[in-house]
Amino acid sequence: MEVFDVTIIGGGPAGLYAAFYSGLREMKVKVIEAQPYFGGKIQLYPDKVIWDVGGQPPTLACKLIDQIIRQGLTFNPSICLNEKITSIEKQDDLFIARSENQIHYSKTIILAIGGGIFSPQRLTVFENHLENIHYTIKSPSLYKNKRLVISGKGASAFDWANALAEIAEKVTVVVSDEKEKITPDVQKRLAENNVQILLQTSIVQAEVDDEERIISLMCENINTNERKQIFVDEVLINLGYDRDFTLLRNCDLPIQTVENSYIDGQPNGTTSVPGLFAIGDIIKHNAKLNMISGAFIDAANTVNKVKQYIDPKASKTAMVSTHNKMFKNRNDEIRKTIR
Ligand SMILES: Cc1cc2nc3c(=O)[nH]c(=O)nc-3n(C[C@H](O)[C@H](O)[C@H](O)COP(=O)(O)OP(=O)(O)OC[C@H]3O[C@@H](n4cnc5c(N)ncnc54)[C@H](O)[C@@H]3O)c2cc1C
Repeated sequence: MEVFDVTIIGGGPAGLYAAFYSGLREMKVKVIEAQPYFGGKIQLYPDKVIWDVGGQPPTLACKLIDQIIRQGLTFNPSICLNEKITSIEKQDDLFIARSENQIHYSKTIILAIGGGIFSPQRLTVFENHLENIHYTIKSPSLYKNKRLVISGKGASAFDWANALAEIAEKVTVVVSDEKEKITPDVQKRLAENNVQILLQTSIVQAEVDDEERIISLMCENINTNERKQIFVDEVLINLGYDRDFTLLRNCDLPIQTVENSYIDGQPNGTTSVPGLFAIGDIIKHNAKLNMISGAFIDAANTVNKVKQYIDPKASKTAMVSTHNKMFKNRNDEIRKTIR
C-alpha cells in the first residue's frame, strides 16, 4: 500500500499549482483528474484570450493551459488521468479515495474539483463519437475553408459563428429554441459575415460516410416541419454542459457545504474535516476570487497549511523560488533557454 503525503483531486489550475507547490515543500504528491487531460474548465474556452493573470501578457487559454501543466509537473508528481474519484473516507489518520478501479491512500487530501466534472450536452442524432463533431473551438484553423454547422444555444453560438465566419467557407447556425433572441448588434455582424441562421430548427438526421464523418444534416423547422438538407465538413455543438458533483454528494465525511455544491472553507483551505482541504472554484470563503489567480493563491496558502498539518515543526511558508535551493541545479539550464 503506497501512502502519499497529499493527494490532489482535480487537475485544473488550482490542483496543478497545488501539485507544484507541494513539490516545492518536498511532499510526496499524487494528482487525480477525471478527464483524460489536465486543464480543468480552461479546456472549455481554449480559443479565448486571457488578460487577467498577474504578470502574464494576454495569451490564448490553450497556451496558458500548457504552461500551467508544465509548472504543475515540475516535481514529477504521481499522475492519474481518466480517473473519477467517487468517494472519500477516513480510517484513523489515513484518507482512502476510491475510483471505479483504484484505491488511493493519503495522509491529506486537497479537493480541487472546481465546478465538478464537465461534460458537453450531446444531440441525440450524434450519439456516437464522430470525427468531425467538436464541442469547443480548439483551433480555429481546423475550420479554414470548411462548411461549418454550429448547433447552438445562447449567445455564444452566434459569437462562435462570427468568430469563425472569416476563415470558414460557409457557416450555418441551427438553433432550436423558440425564444432565442439575437441582439441587433450581433445580427448585423452575422449578416455582414454572411452567416446562415436557421431559427426554431432541429437537426433530425445525420448522414455519415465510411470514415465516420458527418457529410449531411437534415434540419427541420419545429413549427412548420419544413425540411432542409445541409452539406457539412465540420459540426460544432454548443448546447451547454452537464456538471457531475457526485463526489461531494456521495462522500460520508462531514464536509460542510454552502449553497448546495460549494465547500464552506477558509482562505488557508481548511474545511470541517481535519486533513481534508479545498481550493479553487469549489470553495467559498470571504476572500475567495473565482479566477485563475485566485486558484493559485488558494493553492499556495493551502499547501503551506498541509505541510504543517503533516509536520507541525515545518516552516509556515516555502522559501521564494529565487532563493530556493531546490531550483539551484535547474537555473543554469533555464537561463540558457531564455537568453
Ligand atoms: C467561459 C469561462 C471563461 C473564463 N475566463 C476567465 C478569465 O479570463 N480569467 C480568469 O482568471 N478566470 C476565468 N475563468 C474562471 C477560471 O477558469 C476558473 O476560476 C478556474 O478554472 C478554476 O480552477 P479550479 O482548478 O478551481 O477548477 P476547474 O478549472 O473547474 O478544475 C477542476 C477539475 O477537477 C476535475 N474533477 C472534478 N471532480 C472530480 C472527481 N470527482 N475526480 C477527479 N477529478 C475531478 C474536473 O474534471 C476539472 O478538471 C473563466 C471561466 C469560464 C467558465
